[in-house]
Amino acid sequence: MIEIKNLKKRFGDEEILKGIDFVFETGKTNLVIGQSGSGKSVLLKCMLGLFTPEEGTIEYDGNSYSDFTDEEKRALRQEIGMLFQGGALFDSMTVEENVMFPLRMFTKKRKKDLHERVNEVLKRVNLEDSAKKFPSEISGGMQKRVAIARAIVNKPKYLFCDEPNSGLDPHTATIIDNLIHDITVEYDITTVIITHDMNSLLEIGENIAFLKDGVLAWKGDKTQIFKTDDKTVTDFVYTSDLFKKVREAQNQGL
Ligand SMILES: Nc1ncnc2c1ncn2[C@@H]1O[C@H](COP(=O)(O)OP(=O)(O)OP(=O)(O)O)[C@@H](O)[C@H]1O
Repeated sequence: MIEIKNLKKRFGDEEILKGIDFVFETGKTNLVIGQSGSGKSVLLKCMLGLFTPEEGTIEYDGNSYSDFTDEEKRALRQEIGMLFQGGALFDSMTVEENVMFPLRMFTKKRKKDLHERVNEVLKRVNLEDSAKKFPSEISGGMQKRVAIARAIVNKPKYLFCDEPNSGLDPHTATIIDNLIHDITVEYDITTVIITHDMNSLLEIGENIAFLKDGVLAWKGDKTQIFKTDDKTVTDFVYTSDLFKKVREAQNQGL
């Protein structure tokens, strides 16, 4: 669980995060949504320790980040798996080498154990047959699955995903969403997903934080988001055709 209390972050005179309280739950896909510029990335960077908030706390399973020693911060960093926008794979490395990279960096495992762990995660994302291929030789969806395998290879307690579906067709995006969800449940990870994708909200919106102008404007889950009459939320989500159709169907009792 990651708990954020009264988090404030400013740049110069501009207050970007204006006192956010939220609990990212373990074993769930926690989504952060909101318009461009609402502060989603700044929030994620505060959680990663890349930005220092002026006020408030970020607690990782009850321990406040600001109280951590440098060594504890490094240890925490190893417990966080990152899934970057676009995948961020190394083009010159094979699938297997990409997935092995964080293991080599953070652990002192023997070669045999490294290969065993890499094979295990590649199997989990159904890519065991593509281990020797290069990223350019596989599809966008497969590249995302490699990035997921790399993000979980060190058995993280926390998984941060920045726009995991960007650049994918809706069908592949759904597969990726469900894979992230299933892995979150199986390994009991606290997963935080920044997304613009309304489809993801419908699929895996188990715990949603909606940011507006640096404020937590609404929180709830995918069922509640359809029922709310909160205008800030409806103005945002009903710009999506998909949401309009689902609400129309609900109104017609379908
Ligand atoms: N390093 C920085 N220095 C100054 N201002 C920043 C910095 N990083 C972000 N900002 C500002 O903070 C605000 C929120 O930005 P942020 O990137 O968090 O938005 P976002 O919700 O992630 O948007 P998007 O969906 O477009 O990625 C913006 O006004 C941005 O200009």
